[in-house]
Amino acid sequence: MQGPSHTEETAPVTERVLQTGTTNDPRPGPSSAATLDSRVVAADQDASRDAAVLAAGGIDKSYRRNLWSPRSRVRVLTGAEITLKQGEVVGLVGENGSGKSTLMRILVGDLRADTGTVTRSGKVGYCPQEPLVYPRLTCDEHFELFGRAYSMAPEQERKSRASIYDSLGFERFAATRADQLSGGTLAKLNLGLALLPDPALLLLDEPYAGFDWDTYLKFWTLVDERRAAGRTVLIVSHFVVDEARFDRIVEIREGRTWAR
Ligand SMILES: Nc1ncnc2c1ncn2[C@@H]1O[C@H](COP(=O)(O)OP(=O)(O)OP(=O)(O)O)[C@@H](O)[C@H]1O
Repeated sequence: MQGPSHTEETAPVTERVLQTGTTNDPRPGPSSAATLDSRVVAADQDASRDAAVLAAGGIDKSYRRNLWSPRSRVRVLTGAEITLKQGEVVGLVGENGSGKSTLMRILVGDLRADTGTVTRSGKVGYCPQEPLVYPRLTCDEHFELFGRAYSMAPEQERKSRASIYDSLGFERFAATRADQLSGGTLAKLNLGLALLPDPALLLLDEPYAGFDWDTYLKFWTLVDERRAAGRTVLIVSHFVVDEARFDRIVEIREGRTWAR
């Protein structure tokens, strides 16, 4: 299996027409063919003027309403923008269907926007809302595969994997195939794969659906550790109780992003 061409780790990448596949994430899914095949079209080596890990602006996205009337479209995002700085933990909130997953997929490069720009620097880890895994591979095999896609040295991958098993408490499932995992353990694997390369930016789309209380608390300890280490985390959340845990909150409403 071949991952997409790897985004330069330190040089910022600006995508004018957004393309997929900048995370080296080899997981399968509805968009996996695009993820594996596509490339970043335009890189702006001069973009690191501030400490933003990610900057997106003027993002418009509409979907076709149905197959029969291609001109009829639902406008989901109209001029959305977001900037994420080093060491921030930011919540992305909004009503069901407001466009949180759509924006996150655009930010990570998994979905093409109609217009707008996204500039990222450093490695990005992405945890999609629906766990995207290979049913017949074990947890260990997933980590090995993703480690290669992230160009990690085997020793570095094993160390990171051990730490993820330990933090989220699922080492006993290391040799279990993904199609035999419980929903909660699958969610841990999904999150663990995003964490594996210790990315500068972690984009998490409702990562703790299915976590038990203990794992939910471990998750927030892990996020706090990432903040302390200067890593950036963007989390789609529906829980009011989470609000105090974020440094700031961005809300999507009527297709636009609002500070809250
Ligand atoms: N592939 C698609 N084709 C057509 N419409 C889509 C597609 N994906 C999403 N939508 C529509 O776009 C809108 C935004 O969806 P999105 O999943 O981004 O919202 P969300 O805020 O993440 O929702 P939720 O809180 O329920 O997870 C919804 O009306 C949804 O039905």
